[in-house]
Amino acid sequence: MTGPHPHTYRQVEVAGDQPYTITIGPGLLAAGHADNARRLGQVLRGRHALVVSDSNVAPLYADGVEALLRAAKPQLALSRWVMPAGEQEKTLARFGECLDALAALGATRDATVVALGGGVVGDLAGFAAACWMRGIDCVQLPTTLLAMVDSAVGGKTAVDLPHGKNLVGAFHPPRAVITDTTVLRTLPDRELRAGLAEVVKYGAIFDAHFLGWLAAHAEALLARDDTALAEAITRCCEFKADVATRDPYEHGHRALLNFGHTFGHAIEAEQGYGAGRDALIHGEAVAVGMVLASRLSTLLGLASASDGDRLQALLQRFGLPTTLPEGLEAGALIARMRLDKKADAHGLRFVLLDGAGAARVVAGVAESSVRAVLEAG
Ligand SMILES: NC(=O)c1ccc[n+]([C@@H]2O[C@H](COP(=O)([O-])OP(=O)(O)OC[C@H]3O[C@@H](n4cnc5c(N)ncnc54)[C@H](O)[C@@H]3O)[C@@H](O)[C@H]2O)c1
Ligand SMILES: O=C(O)C(=O)C[C@@H](O)[C@H](O)[C@H](O)COP(=O)(O)O
Ligand SMILES: [Zn+2]
Repeated sequence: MTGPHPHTYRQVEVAGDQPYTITIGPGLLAAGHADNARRLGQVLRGRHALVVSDSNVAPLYADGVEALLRAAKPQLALSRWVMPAGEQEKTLARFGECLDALAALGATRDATVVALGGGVVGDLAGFAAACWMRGIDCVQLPTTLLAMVDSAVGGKTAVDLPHGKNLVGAFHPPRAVITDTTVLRTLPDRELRAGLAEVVKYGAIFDAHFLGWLAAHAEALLARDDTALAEAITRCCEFKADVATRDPYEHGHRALLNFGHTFGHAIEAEQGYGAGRDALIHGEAVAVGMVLASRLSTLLGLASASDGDRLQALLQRFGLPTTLPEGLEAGALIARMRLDKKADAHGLRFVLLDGAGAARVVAGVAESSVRAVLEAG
């Protein structure tokens, strides 16, 4: 019973009031490994744990995770709550069911929610942990690339409303993030590409050099080369850890992580969160949103059109959509944007590009400019 070799995993620290560690490597959730059980056991405080997962992930990985939890703490009262997979399920109703599962378990204030899944599971389970008895621990075990590079880190938790994305939520940092890169082998291709959109986002807003690295490693990433994926995940966690440490509650700098999301969230809500056959998933909507935001940047005299062209080309190389889907109306999207969490009394605020690797928040953007960009495509 040995764990992965110590040099095969990496760690990223998130500092601040509630510090935690992100551990990244192959095989970290493999059952029967004493080190894996010990690592999980170290972050469980109480006697109760609820594993929250979805209908695709639970059959693949929940037994293994529960075996590790039992090995770590034989007396643990453990139960599992499995939600149907998909963005359409990130609702207040499912959130209520998750709280019912905590009640049925008899979870006390030192209990732990173990979120095993993608961003939908992580956001909903994290929000349940934030609210149960006003806050219990949540350990994030991300299983999509998107969750590994973004949603499992930083403590934003939420559910959607029909009115808009993530409108009900809380900031609640995880107690730990354990990222087993081996689970990416079962991730559908479309989901891998969606995760790459958020990876590109970090380069677009923070680091032109990283954009170059992504272009150079595009084939390797799409082929799921372990080394390239581990490098990309670690780099993205470093970017996010830095921002979340400095601005955990999004009073300023953290808003840059919302690049592409004002457009993207409006698209997702308008399409009913995946209800339609051609609906975009989150990473895809963000890819389209980033291109539209780069066009808006150019219209407002910031980044050059060629910066936007290069960003679009990189996203296309990753097989991502970069133009507005058919059938969406500019006025309806703009109405959605008025409920964006960055909007304020002065109107819409957008994350815009100054150029490759440099972004800023721009307040009071005229709706006529947004309309012009939407109508151009
Ligand atoms: N909290 C944050 O900071 C943050 C950041 C980015 C995105 N998000 C949120 O994350 C959500 C999107 O997350 P996502 O892209 O992970 O989607 P998701 O959670 O819906 O997962 C995508 C699909 O892949 C399946 N799946 C997950 N892991 C798998 C695996 N290893 N093998 C096989 N199938 C697997 C899931 O069952 C699902 O069908 C959105 O709701 C978005 O708003 C939150
Ligand atoms: O962590 C953040 O901050 C982000 O904005 C990351 C985004 O990728 C993520 O989709 C987030 O959930 C969006 O936040 P919201 O505040 O616009 O709901
Ligand atoms: Zn996102």
